Amino acid sequence: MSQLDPATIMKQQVARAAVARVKSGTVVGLGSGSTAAFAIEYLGDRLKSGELTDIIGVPTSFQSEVLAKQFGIPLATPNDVDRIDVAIDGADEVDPQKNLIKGGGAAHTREKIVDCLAAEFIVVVDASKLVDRLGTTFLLPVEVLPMALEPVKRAIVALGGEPQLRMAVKKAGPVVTDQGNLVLDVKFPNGIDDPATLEKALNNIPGVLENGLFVGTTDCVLIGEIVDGEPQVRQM
Ligand SMILES: O=C(CO)[C@H](O)[C@H](O)COP(=O)(O)O
Repeated sequence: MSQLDPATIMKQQVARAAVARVKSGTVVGLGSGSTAAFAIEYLGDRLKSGELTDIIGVPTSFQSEVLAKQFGIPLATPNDVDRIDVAIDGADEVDPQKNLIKGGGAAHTREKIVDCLAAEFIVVVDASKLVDRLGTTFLLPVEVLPMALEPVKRAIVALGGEPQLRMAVKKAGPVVTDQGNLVLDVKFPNGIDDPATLEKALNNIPGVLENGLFVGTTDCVLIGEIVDGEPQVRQM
């Protein structure tokens, strides 16, 4: 009997299913977060065993870069490659249209660059991430340049949001992103009505670098769940 908790088992199953779709000779976007971390590990395993050859990984964060190096995946930046064939990444919320909230790991800016460049963007989640309406279980992350923090907060309030500065754990002060910026986690009291309009409106505020709404970018969602005590993966 496995010692792992069901959430970890689901993450592993879904990461394995996504990595099974990767083909030799491709450029792979490497997502961030705990589910994507399993995908990076399994991609490294397939490379090491010789089952896959000629893979280049494009990391979406310092976390995924470190993991990819640890698991022997050759790396490049978006500037080094002429295409990304497939990206595998997690999400914090997924709606029925496959729109996402991402940025629980404060990596959404680089994630959006890499995931949007990919010819195929595969999202890997467990069933707890599925929602009818975005913004109902998770606050929307917005990356902000530090010198614009207060004006950006006021502009977000004018859009109906309630921003709070993300604070670090095991470090005094706020979370600082891989780009040296801050993160506002924004509550929309009734959830998000129109993700496409809000995504653009937030990014139009001077001082906002990127927000965690991913609208119309997902090709496929792989969902890990436990059915009758058995871990399963289904596709949306
Ligand atoms: O967007 C992300 C990081 O910025 C992650 O993909 C998202 O937070 C999901 O993480 P996990 O798989 O650990 O639940």
